[in-house]
Amino acid sequence: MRQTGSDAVDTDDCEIYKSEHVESTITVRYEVSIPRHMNSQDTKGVSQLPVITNGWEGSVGDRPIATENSLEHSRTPPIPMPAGLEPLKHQLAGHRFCEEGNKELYGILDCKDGTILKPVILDSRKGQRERYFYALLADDSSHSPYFNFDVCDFELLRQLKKFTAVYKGLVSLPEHPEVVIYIKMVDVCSTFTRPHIIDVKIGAKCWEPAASPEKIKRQKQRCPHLDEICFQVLGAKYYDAQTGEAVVRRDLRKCTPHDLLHKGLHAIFNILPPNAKESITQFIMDDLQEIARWFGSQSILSFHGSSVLIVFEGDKATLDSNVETNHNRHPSLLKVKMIDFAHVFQTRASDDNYLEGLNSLISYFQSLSHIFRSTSPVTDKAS
Ligand SMILES: O=P(O)(O)O[C@@H]1[C@@H](OP(=O)(O)O)[C@H](OP(=O)(O)O)[C@H](O)[C@H](OP(=O)(O)O)[C@H]1OP(=O)(O)O
Ligand SMILES: Nc1ncnc2c1ncn2[C@@H]1O[C@H](COP(=O)(O)OP(=O)(O)O)[C@@H](O)[C@H]1O
Repeated sequence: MRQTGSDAVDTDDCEIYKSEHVESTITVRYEVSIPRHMNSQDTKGVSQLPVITNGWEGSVGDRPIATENSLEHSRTPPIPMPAGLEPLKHQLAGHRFCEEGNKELYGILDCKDGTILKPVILDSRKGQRERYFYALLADDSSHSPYFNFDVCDFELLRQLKKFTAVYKGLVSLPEHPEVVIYIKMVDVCSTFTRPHIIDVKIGAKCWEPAASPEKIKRQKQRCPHLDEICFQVLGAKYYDAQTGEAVVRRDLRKCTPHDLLHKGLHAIFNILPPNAKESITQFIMDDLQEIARWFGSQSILSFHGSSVLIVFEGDKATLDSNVETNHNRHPSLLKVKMIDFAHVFQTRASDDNYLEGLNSLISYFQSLSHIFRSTSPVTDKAS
């Protein structure tokens, strides 16, 4: 066991792996840990999908505010896309398919059947934790290079599972190099007619205990008000109320607390019809509070750099028929799911960092709900 600052990092089963990460023109050298027994042959339990090459729709790019159409470009894909699969168009954060220096990076694939594939790179630690985390929740392995739980913790893990996207196993694509396998999971957005999507990374400390000083610096630069806000909106995609065009925003990470609430979140939720605004924000708070209750009850896992994906319906007809005046909740209206478990650690302490971030997010929704209540048409008429 190694101590880094106040956090314990279990490296008993790991060896240090040196890697180079090229970011724009700067090459950053850092060390990462990979399990000693893990190598490119580690494809146990991996199923294969048939593959042929087909067109690539392009990555979503890094422009802060853009419409969906303007984000697509005709860059040649660095690796072929298997038949029927394509890069996930609504991927808001994380790595996309591209080349960085002489390295190929892998993004998330859309299987077009309500499931997606998230890459795991077998000869690095990228994705390994997440792979074993999903296996843990699926009850495939409570003992793995990263997690080792006793039966007394199973109930907490079972409760956690319902907050995450349904895991469908591991998949390899014969057309992609052997070192890449994919975690197959349900696409949280697939059941929506017109999904509005927000990816919120939770916690003021969004890097893992062993993160390099360079990585911590990069993270802090990307979100200058993280210490005050304790969460960051990595991306949002919503449909403009006037034009109907999809808008993708990646500028919200940089906002001050005031602008995040009054310009960022308000702009996103203000596109909803008046009767839906309050209901949807209340339902989101209910779900976040349920997750917070779980965090309040557990001291077995800590989550670094993990997100909640908030997806709510933007289709007017679906909203009209499902938002009832008595504020009953219909399952087709919204989903709040935890995603991105690349840096989840087994621990013996409560995850105060995550809980603080989640509570802060809830308080932003409370403020938003208050704004909507005080500016609702009834109040306007009265004033
Ligand atoms: O911090 P970086 O540059 O190393 O890259 C981040 C990735 O870290 P890693 O490659 O594991 O070291 C990081 O990957 P993990 O979640 O750590 O697997 C994310 O992809 C992150 O994107 P975002 O903050 O979710 O939009 C990535 O940030 P972006 O480069 O996409 O902003
Ligand atoms: N289960 C899911 N359903 C729908 N979209 C998802 C799901 N998981 C991830 N995404 C999309 O992919 C993006 C990146 O996912 P994430 O797991 O955070 O990857 P990374 O580890 O590369 O940051 C999210 O912002 C979201 O848009």
